[in-house]
Amino acid sequence: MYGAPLSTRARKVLLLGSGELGKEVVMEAQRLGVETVAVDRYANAPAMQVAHRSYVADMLDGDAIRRIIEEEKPDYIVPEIEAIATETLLALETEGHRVIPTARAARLTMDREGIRRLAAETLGLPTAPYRFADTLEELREAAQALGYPCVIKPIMSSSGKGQSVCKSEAELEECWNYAMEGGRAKKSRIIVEGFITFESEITLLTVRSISGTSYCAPIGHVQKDGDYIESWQPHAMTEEQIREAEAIALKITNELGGYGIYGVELFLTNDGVLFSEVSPRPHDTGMVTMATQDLSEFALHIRAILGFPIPSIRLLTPGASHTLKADRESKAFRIGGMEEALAVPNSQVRVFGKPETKVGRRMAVALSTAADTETARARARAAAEALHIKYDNE
Ligand SMILES: Nc1ncnc2c1ncn2[C@@H]1O[C@H](COP(=O)(O)OP(=O)(O)OP(=O)(O)O)[C@@H](O)[C@H]1O
Ligand SMILES: NCC(=O)N[C@@H]1O[C@H](COP(=O)([O-])[O-])[C@@H](O)[C@H]1O
Ligand SMILES: [Mg+2]
Repeated sequence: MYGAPLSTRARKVLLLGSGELGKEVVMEAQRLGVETVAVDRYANAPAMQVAHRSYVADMLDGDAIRRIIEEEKPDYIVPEIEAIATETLLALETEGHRVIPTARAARLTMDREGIRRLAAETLGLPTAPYRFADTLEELREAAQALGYPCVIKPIMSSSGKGQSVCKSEAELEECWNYAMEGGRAKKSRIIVEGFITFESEITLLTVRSISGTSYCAPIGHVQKDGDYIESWQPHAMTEEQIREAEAIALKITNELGGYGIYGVELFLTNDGVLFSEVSPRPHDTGMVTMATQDLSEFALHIRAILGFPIPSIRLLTPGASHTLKADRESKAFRIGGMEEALAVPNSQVRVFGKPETKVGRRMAVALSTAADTETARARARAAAEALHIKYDNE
């Protein structure tokens, strides 16, 4: 039971991170009459444009985050990005605040080392072979041990930032420098992983709610430079693969606990299913569920957070998503081609409303449905390719 938003009886959700995923979470909360507050590092972030109120703060500044939370006193603190002052979240949780799904889940998934060691070393889940390194010299040793090619990632980064595939010793220094520039926090540690030749990779959206654990149909995706380009649902898998995937997802999400949606990233290989990483929040590749499911990953997240039941999740149709990315930095741009994109059958577009472009920044996504995923993928690609970014002075 709760009152109207903006009243003393309101139920209030505060998002830490306000990108395209948070924007949809806010809109789903609004649909249930919940008050929303959006926080991020810059003004006019996508979720801020639809929330009741917003704050701009350095997300790694624990004091700044604490000040906002103490002022707002939200019922739920909902991390939307990885790089947050998670020590502060742990402290706030101890003081009685609710962090979604849990402060520990946010803490462990904030850096690749925490979650990888938990998954591989504590839970014994199969993963790519890996090492950690703090210096170029340690990277050299790690690469030697793992062999080439290997994948190098800052321990704190997402959407492929600072990530590269190193093919030989000659490229090591360049990869190291790239990782140093791409990491979100002032930490130089990196993870080096053996390169996995997978048949395909999937996200298994797994929701923990008062109704128990439920899974969405698997989402297949293609990534370029560590960032997602397209996704589709359902991804064809054998029963054995589904069993393995769900078993991994259950193990890791049971360990992390709480209520909310998780995006469990898995590689499907000839030698079975490997765990890659997990987001304790909606997943970018899961945007496809806005077109395919009765309850999108964002609606599921909000339902779970509020403690409401999720008796079933229905896949209504096969579908696909395809991203539109910027190729330069600009504050003066327009997005065109909507007429052509929306002329593609069974297609929709979400424009995130980010105020600035950057090289590789995701600005919009096309969503399409069809009787089969191949047709849906072709439609989503056609719709996304019809979109274009026009920069001033071009
Ligand atoms: N060891 C590996 N072998 C082969 N490919 C890999 C490996 N690790 C990562 N990749 C590829 O790079 C992609 C991004 O990697 P990862 O998910 O670890 O980075 P990320 O920055 O956290 O991305 P996101 O935030 O979008 O989930 C993977 O989805 C996969 O396509
Ligand atoms: N893979 C994680 C992911 O997709 N996260 C989404 O991207 C936003 C940051 O975008 P930006 O870097 O363009 O500001 C985040 O706020 C979240 O919505
Ligand atoms: Mg990933």
